[in-house]
Amino acid sequence: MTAVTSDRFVQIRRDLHQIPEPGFEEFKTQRYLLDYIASLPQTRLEVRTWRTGILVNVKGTAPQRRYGYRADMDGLPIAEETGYSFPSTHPGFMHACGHDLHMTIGLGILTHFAHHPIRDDLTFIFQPAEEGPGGAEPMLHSEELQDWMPDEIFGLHIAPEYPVGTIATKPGILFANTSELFIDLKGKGGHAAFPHHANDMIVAACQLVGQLQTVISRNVNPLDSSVITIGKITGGTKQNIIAEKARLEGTIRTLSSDTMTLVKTRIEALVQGIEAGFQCKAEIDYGANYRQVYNAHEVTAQFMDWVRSTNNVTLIECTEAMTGEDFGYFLEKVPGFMFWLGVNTPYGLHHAKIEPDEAAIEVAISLMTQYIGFRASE
Ligand SMILES: CC(=O)N[C@@H](CCC[C@H](N)C(=O)O)C(=O)O
Repeated sequence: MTAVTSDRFVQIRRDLHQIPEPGFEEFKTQRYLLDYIASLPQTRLEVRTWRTGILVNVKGTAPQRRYGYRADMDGLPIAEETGYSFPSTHPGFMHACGHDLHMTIGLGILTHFAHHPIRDDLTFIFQPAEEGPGGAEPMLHSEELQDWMPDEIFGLHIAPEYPVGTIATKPGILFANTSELFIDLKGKGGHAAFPHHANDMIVAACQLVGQLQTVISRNVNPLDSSVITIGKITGGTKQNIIAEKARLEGTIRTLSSDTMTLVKTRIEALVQGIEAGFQCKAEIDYGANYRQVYNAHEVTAQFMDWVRSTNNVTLIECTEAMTGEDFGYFLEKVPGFMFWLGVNTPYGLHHAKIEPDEAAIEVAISLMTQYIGFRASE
């Protein structure tokens, strides 16, 4: 890629960074991507939209197979604290999980194949709502995708901890099963000075948060990694009013569906205990569930061998992580893989100060155009 081309994709990433939108509300993002795609040579392209997502078919010259590339589109409800000269223009929202880079890389690979026809067909999938409530599963079943369903599919996720020029992956499980977790507690409000006339849901919520941590430490086999994180607590109205209601919002991560069932059973038992102990009502909602990201053994091993042999990037065979990704739904239906792309930044995913190194964009575009080109001419 020339410096001019590279500058162009850095600019695209910056443009996308400025317009982060929540899941299924990626209207400006979709418009931006559609306008860019319309600027490419159209001879071999067909474009469809699905809700706020986009599908692009790149027609091969003599197709034998179809390869898929997927990028996610949504931002997160985080108030940006980077030092960027191109910060989010949507207050309280930020691309803090790298989806601005993911989309840019997808456009970069698409640009290459719009200009350089190859034998096989390609499907580019720009997917909304990865952070929730989950766009992959409904998109996978959408009418729009059926006749462009790939035989193999690829995707990546930025990794703050790895240097630029490094990727990491493994055959088999890469990311965990996830389930969102919402617990609503309803007791009896009252005057702060008369707690004996009320059922205080702030105290109940605090007890429950502590008890939930015992599910992982006391019920799950210590050798079987799992996580419960409560990321948000709301409740009460004023410092001298006992809270009638409280709400916990969190996520569960496990490496097997059996452990997910165990964790949910234990959460339900603890919540029943809180109901009895605090004479309150509780409701649990599991929100969106994502399948584990499971990299197909043969395809992934072949990709890893290919990366090692090209010597352009450093490949690390990593362990699984407790992150979630609804790309797992694609990989459940279509063999393929996801890999981590090193972007070398001290702040982690979902952090308000994350500043991925933009040099990784060119690394990924170059790697995946070469790999798809190689696969489509085998
Ligand atoms: C890569 C990444 O950070 N993905 C998210 C996926 C969220 C799934 C769902 N909304 C949940 O919170 O369980 C992650 O938090 O791992």
